[in-house]
Amino acid sequence: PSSASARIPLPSGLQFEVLKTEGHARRGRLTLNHGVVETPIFMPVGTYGTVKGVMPRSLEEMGAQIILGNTFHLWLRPGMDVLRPFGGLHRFEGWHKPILTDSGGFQVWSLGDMRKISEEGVKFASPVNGDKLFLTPEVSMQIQHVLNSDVVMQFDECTPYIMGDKASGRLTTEKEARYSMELSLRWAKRCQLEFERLQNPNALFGIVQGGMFTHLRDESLAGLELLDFPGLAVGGLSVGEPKAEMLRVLEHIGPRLPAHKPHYLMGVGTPEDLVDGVANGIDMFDCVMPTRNARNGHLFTRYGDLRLRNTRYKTDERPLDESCSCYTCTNFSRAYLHHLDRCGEMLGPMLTSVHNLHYYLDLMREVRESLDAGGFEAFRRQFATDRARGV
Ligand SMILES: O=c1[nH]cnc2cc3nc(NCc4cccs4)[nH]c3cc12
Ligand SMILES: [Zn+2]
Repeated sequence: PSSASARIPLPSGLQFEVLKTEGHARRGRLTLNHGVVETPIFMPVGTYGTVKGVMPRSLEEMGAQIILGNTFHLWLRPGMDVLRPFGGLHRFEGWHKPILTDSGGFQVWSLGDMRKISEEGVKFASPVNGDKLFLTPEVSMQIQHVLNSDVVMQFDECTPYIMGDKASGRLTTEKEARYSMELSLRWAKRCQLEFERLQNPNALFGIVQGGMFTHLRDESLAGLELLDFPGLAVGGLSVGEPKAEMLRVLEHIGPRLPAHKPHYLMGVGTPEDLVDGVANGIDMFDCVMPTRNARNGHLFTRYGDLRLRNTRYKTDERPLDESCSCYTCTNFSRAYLHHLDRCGEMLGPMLTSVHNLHYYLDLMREVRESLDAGGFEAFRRQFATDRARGV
């Protein structure tokens, strides 16, 4: 019999219900071990057990429902011996709602030539202290078990868009993309066996690979469906490919994902990408953009982006975004934030991160409300018009 029929699935720590649909867009509710998440949702990235410069109380105040942690970084620092006594990441970082952890595969892949990939896993030297480390599907599951994350991501290989370095690089071939996709499928099976051996009570998500080749994406999805994960992610995007390529792959695979399971698009994206993702059946997003751009003075608003460092804001008494109800927009002016940025004051990135995260979370709240009212398409048009207006 196929391996799938021999398995007795454990009750996973996940329930998902689709409340409404409009085209491929879905309004859903995701119940995890640490709480309920209304979808579509944006997940703030908290790589080292902190969303940089933002207190958990502020995350709650702005409506964050689930945040990300990174297995690779937390394995290196502070390490499992520190996290284990806390029962995992929640109590350690003071966030008691759901947490999703990436598996570490992408982060190790980003190390470039410092890593050696084999069938078994990835060997690399710790960028922290030079230790020789070996990350495998089984070790990734063991780490995420200690972290006790509500959503565990399979250990995969993120198929690159460009092979070799950016400058002289060339496009990944179909053969290379196929090998990488099939390796991730073999690793998916190994993750599932280890996840079940550990009797992890949370939910394990598979990750669809296949590069820019839609037939490989279909084969990846078919292979993952045999393993019957409670949720699926789309990987291998937002890795330097042109926007049109990301959309082409997303428009192909998004609507083909199993309707009754949650769909997570990894590492995406701009506000426009999120709205396009929802229109193609995506329920969950994560991206470092709102927090990383905030620290660089690149702010998102309803009417377009704003670069705080520009001298035009030196005496501008208006808030970042007239229509924003966040702590930063309620209490401070563009002139004050420009001043903090110019002085390199630490309150600067703290306040701009609050605004950018609030903007992303509020955008997804408006998306949910438009889906509840059956007006997502109208919302999508108004959103595009507003964003083109200019601040
Ligand atoms: O296939 C993937 N597998 C597991 N994690 C990922 C994370 C990802 N994050 C991005 N893009 C966002 C970026 C963040 C920093 C550089 S690119 N793309 C991603 C793809 C994957
Ligand atoms: Zn604001």
